[in-house]
Amino acid sequence: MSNNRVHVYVLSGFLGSGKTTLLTKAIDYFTEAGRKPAVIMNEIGEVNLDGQLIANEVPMSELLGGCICCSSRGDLGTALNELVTGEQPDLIFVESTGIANPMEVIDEITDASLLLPIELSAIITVVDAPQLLELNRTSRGKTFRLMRDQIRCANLLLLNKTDLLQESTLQEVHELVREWNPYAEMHYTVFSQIDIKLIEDMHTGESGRAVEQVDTNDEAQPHSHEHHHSHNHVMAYTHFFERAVDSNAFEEFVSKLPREVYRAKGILSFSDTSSRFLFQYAYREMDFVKITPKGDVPDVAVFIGENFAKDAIRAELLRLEAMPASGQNNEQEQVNPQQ
Ligand SMILES: Nc1nc2c(ncn2[C@@H]2O[C@H](COP(=O)(O)OP(=O)(O)OP(=O)(O)O)[C@@H](O)[C@H]2O)c(=O)[nH]1
Repeated sequence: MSNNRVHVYVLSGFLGSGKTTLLTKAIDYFTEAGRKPAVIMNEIGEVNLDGQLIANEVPMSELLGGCICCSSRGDLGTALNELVTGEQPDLIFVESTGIANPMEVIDEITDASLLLPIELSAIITVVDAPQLLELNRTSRGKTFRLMRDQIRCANLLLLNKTDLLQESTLQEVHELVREWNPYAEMHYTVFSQIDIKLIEDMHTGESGRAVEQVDTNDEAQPHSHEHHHSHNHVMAYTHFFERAVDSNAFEEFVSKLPREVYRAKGILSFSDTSSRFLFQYAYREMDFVKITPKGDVPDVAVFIGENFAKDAIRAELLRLEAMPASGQNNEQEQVNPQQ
């Protein structure tokens, strides 16, 4: 199933860091390779100027006049839905505004992935290296903290505009970024120039795939462009259920999720209820609400967290699926977690 899913890549990074510069290169690469990319552009202003740089034949959706993370929830999901159903792209780039909090964007995309054949494949943050350096040395204010959050979320980092930096200052930027994010693959770039194959290879949320975890702390040095690790910092694991699981066993599983998993959601059928449920889990609280999804929606759950063992989550869910059904229909159709 996952092979048919549209890969979604988030482009994050502060205003003017080089996101659109990267996007145009990525679009050229995928188009030349015979793939069909699509773009969702989010602009704070009412006009999409960056969109002018994208070729006409590339399907594009514009979310203007506000930031994805603070505008009404659901806009990004609607845009994804329209692109996926109307254009059938192979991959979608979501370029968030420079002031977006990536966690909110990640949350919306994973919400949408419950209902659409998409998967969040990578969070790519383009860092304006000279600006970060200056903010670190002067005012460590709001912009500095936002840049830190954008860096923390990434699984691919471009330290861009290094042509404007003294050689001797690279190490200072490197150490700062590594302190916030020891896991992501990191590259020094000028005009966001990287091998786009790196992006193509990043399918962090791939369903059912157990991914090796590597701490790149010791290995990444300035000017080392060649190390290719797996990128398991902020990540999502999507599980498609082949069989309904027992509701009590599932609740118990959720209550024992590792601390590193801080968000989960899903649409589930249980072997002991006839209704389907929307399941939510955040800050160690879980909630189940009866739903009747529109259209043909599979039983699916997404787990989001930092550097957690996807293979352990997968193994446990497969174990629940293999358990014999209790055979007892829960008359009240209630799933009451933590009671
Ligand atoms: N000197 C230098 N300029 C760069 C580099 N990368 C991008 N730029 C320039 O920086 C400006 C902003 O680049 P964009 O790619 O539009 O940045 P962005 O992140 O998309 O900007 P917003 O959409 O405003 O958030 C452009 O004028 C680029 O040509 C770089 O490595 N070095």
